[in-house]
Amino acid sequence: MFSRIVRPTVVSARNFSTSKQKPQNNLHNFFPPVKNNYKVAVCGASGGIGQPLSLLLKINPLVTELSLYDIVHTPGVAADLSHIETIAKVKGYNGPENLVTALRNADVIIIPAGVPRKPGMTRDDLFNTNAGIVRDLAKAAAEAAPKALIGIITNPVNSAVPIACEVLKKAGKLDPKRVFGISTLDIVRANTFVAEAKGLNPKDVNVPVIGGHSGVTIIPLISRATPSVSFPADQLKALTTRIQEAGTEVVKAKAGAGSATLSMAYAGARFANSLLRALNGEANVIEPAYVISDVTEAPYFSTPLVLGKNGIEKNLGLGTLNDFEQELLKAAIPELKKNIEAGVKFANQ
Ligand SMILES: NC(=O)c1ccc[n+]([C@@H]2O[C@H](COP(=O)([O-])OP(=O)(O)OC[C@H]3O[C@@H](n4cnc5c(N)ncnc54)[C@H](O)[C@@H]3O)[C@@H](O)[C@H]2O)c1
Ligand SMILES: O=C(O)C[C@H](O)C(=O)O
Repeated sequence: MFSRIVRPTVVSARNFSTSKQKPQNNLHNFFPPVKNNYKVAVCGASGGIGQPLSLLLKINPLVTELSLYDIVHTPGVAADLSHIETIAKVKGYNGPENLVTALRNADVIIIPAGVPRKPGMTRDDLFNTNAGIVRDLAKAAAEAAPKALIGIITNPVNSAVPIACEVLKKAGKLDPKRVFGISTLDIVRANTFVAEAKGLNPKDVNVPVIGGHSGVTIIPLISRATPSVSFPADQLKALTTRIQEAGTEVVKAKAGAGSATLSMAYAGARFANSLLRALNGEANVIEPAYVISDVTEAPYFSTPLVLGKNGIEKNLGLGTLNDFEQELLKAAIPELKKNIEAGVKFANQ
């Protein structure tokens, strides 16, 4: 999966036949050599997203310590992953009494903890259960790893990120450059659907998606896709709606067994890898994410960000939107503001 992000090191059969070294069949050859190493913590590591995400992080060579936290099953998940022949040391931490230790000095914390949707539910219907989970994890992060880059997957993302930021603010530990709502799955989906529609290889397609992460707050900017693509108005509308409702498409198909897990694990691993590459000194790493923002009236908003060693180096802003995209933005703002207010209110009650 990382071949999209980092170029594989190609080892030819001829090299093997002339070399005294044994041919290597493991996955190490897919990654370039790395300079540095990082501790990554996953909160909710035993879940539908948490397990495949942790697997993808275990095979990321930038990760030297993988800390798996959940309220259940982490000893088993950690034992299982620890047998994989990569450098990352895996440790499992079960239950709230071990949370602070799990997060201690983490460079990156990824949070997929919390309940997923069932058919007929909106992401907002998860608020009552997941808001408290995010609040408690953010409190622990403030204590154990105040310099960590924190990526939040838990829904409703539009409210969960404000909750985490308010909790960090109350603890005197908020750095707005270090807290991210992971909206990468919307970009991954937009790339895939546009590629399918135009007969392109998805690895060559990049569609910016801005706004938030639910329904009308998801704003695909197909006019700014690379390579440049165009669609008749009815197709553009249908494609936009499909990207906005893609989560619901998966929830319906899973018929009560949860929401997107594998594609989200991919998206979470892609986002974590971008944070790690930036931490490692790579220049010009750009990922959109839902962050504290002043580019619109909504105080949190997702736009493409240049990432650096301290998190957000530069917010690239909205850029030029066409009339259709301006209308999408207009529809998104009131909903986003409502979601953000709910999060802020919860964290301060
Ligand atoms: N941002 C996105 O694009 C995106 C995509 C897919 C799913 N999600 C969201 O991710 C969340 C997780 O989805 P899932 O399918 O992995 O659910 P899941 O039920 O399979 O896993 C959730 C895990 O969280 C754990 N958990 C519960 N309370 C916890 C706590 N207090 N501390 C730590 N761990 C705790 C559970 O034990 C479980 O292992 C949901 O809220 C879902 O809506 C977001
Ligand atoms: O749709 C969901 O509930 C999960 C996630 O937000 C998604 O977009 O797949």
